Amino acid sequence: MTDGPAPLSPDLTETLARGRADLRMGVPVVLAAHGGGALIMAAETGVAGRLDALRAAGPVDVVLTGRRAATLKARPYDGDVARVALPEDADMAWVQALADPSGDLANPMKGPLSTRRGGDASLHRLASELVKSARLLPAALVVPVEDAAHWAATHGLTLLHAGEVAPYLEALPTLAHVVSARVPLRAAENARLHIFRPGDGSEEHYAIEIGRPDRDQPVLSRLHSACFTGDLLGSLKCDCGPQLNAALNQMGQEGAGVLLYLNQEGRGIGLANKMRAYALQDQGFDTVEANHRLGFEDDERDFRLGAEILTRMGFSAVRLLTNNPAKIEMMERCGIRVPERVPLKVGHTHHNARYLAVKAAKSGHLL
Ligand SMILES: Nc1nc2c(ncn2[C@@H]2O[C@H](COP(=O)(O)OP(=O)(O)OP(=O)(O)O)[C@@H](O)[C@H]2O)c(=O)[nH]1
Ligand SMILES: [Zn+2]
Repeated sequence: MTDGPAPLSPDLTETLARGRADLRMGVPVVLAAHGGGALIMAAETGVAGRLDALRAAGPVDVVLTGRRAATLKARPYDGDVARVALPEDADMAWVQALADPSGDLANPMKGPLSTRRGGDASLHRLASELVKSARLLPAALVVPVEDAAHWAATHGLTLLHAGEVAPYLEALPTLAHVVSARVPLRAAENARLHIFRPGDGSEEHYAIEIGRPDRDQPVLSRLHSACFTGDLLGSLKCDCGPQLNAALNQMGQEGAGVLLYLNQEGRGIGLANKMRAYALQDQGFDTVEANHRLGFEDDERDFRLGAEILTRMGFSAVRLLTNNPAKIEMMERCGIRVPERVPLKVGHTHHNARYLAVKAAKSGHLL
């Protein structure tokens, strides 16, 4: 029996990827919900002309995460998000200043900000999640509309159905194994690189397999999160580069291991936002405070990805190279046993001493 031809039109996964790309380009997206919907536009990338068009459509709110609202002393009546009513005279620069904390100290916001209470904030919450999943600052402009499908059709905008999107954002994307090839490394000549591609259009993740580890034994393993500054540039602000090299060297010496290189730069906020966090750190905030001021949680990574790749490669137990107990907990929760933690203490410099101390104090890392 054949499945018949696939429809030419995009499915939910594909429409969502398109929606994320739209938001990154400053194009609004339409959310449809029972009996209505909303136009949304990312605060970071929105442009003035489109703000005027949104205003013409209805009352505009700026949705912020509870973290960002707390920094701005705006009352988050909706718990994890706050709906700020856009003042009549506010322009896109005002909206961007609400989203981006870089100017908080130099130009304190003229407050008080008026936040909405009562009513349904679920579309606002979804808008915030969507822009975050597009790796933008987690703040969005939201305008309620009555006929979502009509808005999308008339203006050629991407239409997403809120009820379908919300659970989808929570779910782990499918992962396709794309290719594997031999790559002799300085640390280990018998290395192979495996590429995994998420079905949601997000960045690929890599596994570096050293030797031919026995699938029946716990494998020496590291879940390394991408750090462009540390891994490639030799930044002294963190310990990532030396950790990457030390992990590969240890695997080379033991003759077997698997290092996952997960493209979750900046603990999942992306390189641009990590650099925003660094700029805040230069203003005196620590690594956790900087994430919060930007509107993010301390750690936005999804370690289910790592567990999934390990499982796909046939591993069920790891000797995990880490100082982060949360990683061990996540692996165990995702069905990967961690019978042993292997400490990884390298790359400490006077530049990163405070950073490492804050990770120990606030994020539970073991020093
Ligand atoms: N948001 C943010 N991310 C950072 C900062 N410094 C390093 N990172 C990122 O943090 C990730 C590394 O995570 P860490 O918390 O240092 O270490 P870990 O991987 O949780 O734990 P270990 O296994 O012990 O190394 C990489 O993705 C880095 O890009 C920072 O100041 N802010
Ligand atoms: Zn780093």
